[in-house]
Amino acid sequence: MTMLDLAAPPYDRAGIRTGIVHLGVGGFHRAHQALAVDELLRRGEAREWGICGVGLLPGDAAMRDALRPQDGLYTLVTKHADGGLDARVVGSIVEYLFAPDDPEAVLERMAHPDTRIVSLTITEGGYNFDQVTGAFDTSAPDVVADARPGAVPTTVFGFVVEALARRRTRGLPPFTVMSCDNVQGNGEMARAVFAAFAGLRDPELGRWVHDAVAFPSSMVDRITPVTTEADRALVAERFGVQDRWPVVAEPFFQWVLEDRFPLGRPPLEHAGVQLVADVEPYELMKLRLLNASHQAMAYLGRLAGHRYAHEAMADPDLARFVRDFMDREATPTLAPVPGVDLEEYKATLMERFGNPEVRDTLARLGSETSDRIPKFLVPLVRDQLRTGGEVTRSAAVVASWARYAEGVDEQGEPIEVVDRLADRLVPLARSQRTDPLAFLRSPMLFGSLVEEPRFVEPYLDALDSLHRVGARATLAAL
Ligand SMILES: NC(=O)c1ccc[n+]([C@@H]2O[C@H](COP(=O)([O-])OP(=O)(O)OC[C@H]3O[C@@H](n4cnc5c(N)ncnc54)[C@H](O)[C@@H]3O)[C@@H](O)[C@H]2O)c1
Ligand SMILES: O=P(O)(O)OC[C@@H](O)[C@@H](O)[C@H](O)[C@H](O)CO
Repeated sequence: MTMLDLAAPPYDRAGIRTGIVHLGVGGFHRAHQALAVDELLRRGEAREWGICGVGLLPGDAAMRDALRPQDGLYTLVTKHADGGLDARVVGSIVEYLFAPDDPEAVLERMAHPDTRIVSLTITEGGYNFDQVTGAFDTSAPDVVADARPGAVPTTVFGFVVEALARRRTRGLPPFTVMSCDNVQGNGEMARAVFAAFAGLRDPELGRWVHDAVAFPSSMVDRITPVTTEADRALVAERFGVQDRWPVVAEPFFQWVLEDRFPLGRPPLEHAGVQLVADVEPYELMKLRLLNASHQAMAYLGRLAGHRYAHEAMADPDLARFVRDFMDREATPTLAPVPGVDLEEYKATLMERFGNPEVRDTLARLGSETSDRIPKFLVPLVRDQLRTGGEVTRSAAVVASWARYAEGVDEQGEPIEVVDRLADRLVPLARSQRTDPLAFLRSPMLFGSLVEEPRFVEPYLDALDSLHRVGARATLAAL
């Protein structure tokens, strides 16, 4: 095996100013936004747009311990379907702060005049909204604690709003809040939840956050699996780099961003980002064709005995099922997307899902489902029900989640149900052998879907089939 040459970033990192504070530095941010800024830095641009990464949760101590000794540098490996590899050392994260160590440092970094954008990848669950009503959940205990006068923040809401309040008191304009999470209308969602939280502190502050802060929406896309020990070993063997936490990703990169940045932004268009006036058609296309298809393969794939996305896509029945889901249930709900041929887009998606090198796990795709199916799939089902369109496959996907949530596979092996609602969902799923609608009745996930006969019938059929004959036979018949 040849050792490939991996150069450090070819720019002087000294003197790069921090213009972006990013909350939630995980795999995706490091494969996507940090790459775009690195690209600009390599072009000699954006030297006032360095990134200060921030971890808010206790679990982010691991990222602190990985990035700090590496001075924020890390290896990004791109894995091509033919086995080819590209790698680069990314240098755009010039600082990393771990909020539980020093909340004040995080607040002051966000309140600093140089900070003009605060960006987020805090997962869908991070927005703390009710899945059915969409309203901010004001009863969450950490939110209640952060809203108390003088509270030292622990939540994203406490940090962002306190930093905005400090800027306001100091006569500084508010930074732009840029959500890069897979949430439909992520900018408007961010506006709603941050303004709602600010309103708990002070109604006038809530109105100001709502009216004065810019929250551009974005569609972000790059499949970024969880880094494994094998990835660390690969980086050491192929590139001779002992990286505590490299990141791997597929070659595909897309970022469509609403151009609303009152304090300016990096020239992201020079790094392949599409700046547009309205992101919504792109978002809907991506969430309903890509993310909902991930849901379509995750549970059925795992129940059929697969562990990886590419294995699931090599299963002809499952590949056909996913493609039919896209064509017959997702596509009819989409408006034309400027500059995009949906047939080509779907064909590319099937290829991306099948990339055997990326090794994205069905376990990743099947985690935190209560934040995903209600947002990626249920709205699509509602659109199809409204227009008389097909919902058979969507119903089978929801039924496969219900079956998966029983926590035991078809061979009697345990399935780890990773979901913030697992304590409630697993018992409900287990009760469905005698009460088949138990899971679908969860109002916090499905609203009134259980009252829609056109959905309930195929749901019950699929669930019954999964119980009686299993996922493989169910897929073959779908
Ligand atoms: N991985 C991908 O393929 C991908 C692609 C496109 C978009 N995204 C978006 O990025 C998000 C993160 O993905 P990732 O792969 O980086 O995951 P990750 O697990 O590697 O990182 C998630 C980060 O979010 C933080 N976080 C989670 N919940 C939080 C909360 N309640 N408050 C504050 N911080 C919180 C974690 O501490 C961590 O730093 C996804 O949920 C999705 O919305 C991911
Ligand atoms: O990251 P999530 O939770 O929004 O959804 C899981 C995957 O569908 C998602 O991470 C995709 O890989 C990603 O959205 C591709 O751009």
